[in-house]
Amino acid sequence: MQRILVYLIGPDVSLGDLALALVDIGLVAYLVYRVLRIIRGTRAVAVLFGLFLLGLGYLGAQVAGLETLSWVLGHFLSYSFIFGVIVLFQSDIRRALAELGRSSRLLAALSRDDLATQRGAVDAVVKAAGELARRRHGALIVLERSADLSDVIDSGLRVDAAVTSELLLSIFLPAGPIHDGAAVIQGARLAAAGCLLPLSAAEAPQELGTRHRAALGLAEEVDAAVVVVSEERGEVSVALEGTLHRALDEKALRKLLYSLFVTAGRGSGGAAGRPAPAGGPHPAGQGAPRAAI
Ligand SMILES: Nc1ncnc2c1ncn2[C@@H]1O[C@H](COP(=O)(O)OP(=O)(O)OP(=O)(O)O)[C@@H](O)[C@H]1O
Repeated sequence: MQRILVYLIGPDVSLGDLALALVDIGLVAYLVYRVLRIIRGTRAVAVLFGLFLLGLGYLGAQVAGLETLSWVLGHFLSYSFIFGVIVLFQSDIRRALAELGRSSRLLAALSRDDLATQRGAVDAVVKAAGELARRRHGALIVLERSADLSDVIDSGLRVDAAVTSELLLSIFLPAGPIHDGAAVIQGARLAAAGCLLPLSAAEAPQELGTRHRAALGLAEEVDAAVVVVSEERGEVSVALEGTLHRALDEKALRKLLYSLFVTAGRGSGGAAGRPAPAGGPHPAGQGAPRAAI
């Protein structure tokens, strides 16, 4: 056996070196296997394959002594690696940047100038919710707060238009192609419609179906306000911080949404749209909701 090994690896290499080399190769193979398993079926495979081809081209150019081509490919390879990482982690990067933007005082100050537009968006939501309730057209309208809703937006159809009550009414026309699912508002823009929300697993009154469970589900998971219009009862509710505030009239809805999105942006800043603490006056004030679950 030893003779065969000596024949294969030469007389200068000891068995210890061979064992070390085998462990080394085994570890690298295991690492590659784990990485391939993690990225299997994702966009990363295509990105890695592209990088692999570039690497092959670079090696080929080096071996053939094509200096200019290998210089170009070498530089291209290092930049492609950076762009590859950006493509792979784009949603995480987007989330991190959004978080940074929100926490920046300068941006917060600038965004205060947008209060008038924000108030216009809230007024449009209130008007549309009242009209939808009168018509008994079911609706789900998500208003983004501190949590980034990119994932929810990605599940629907991008709209990116100014929020108007007319636009909301047409989205939730029962015969319309995107009346199912939720419309998502970011600032004063309607970002998307027909979006999927996570369903709440919490116990809820029997008369509440999946529309209300979806509103609660999102409000349980992230910081967002979800306006729900019931098709069956013509009732308007708001899901916020895991609680469903039911049967809001137009005045109560406006007061609640203003406390979250309009007055919260003025001066104090720190309020950041926090609703009144439990036990204190409800943000909906005297027109307070009849029930909350
Ligand atoms: N996960 C979800 N994400 C977004 N929208 C959803 C989701 N699940 C259901 N919906 C919406 O809710 C509608 C079904 O509402 P359903 O009648 O079951 O609920 P409900 O709470 O009883 O509401 P309503 O009082 O309006 O009848 C669907 O057609 C769809 O538009």
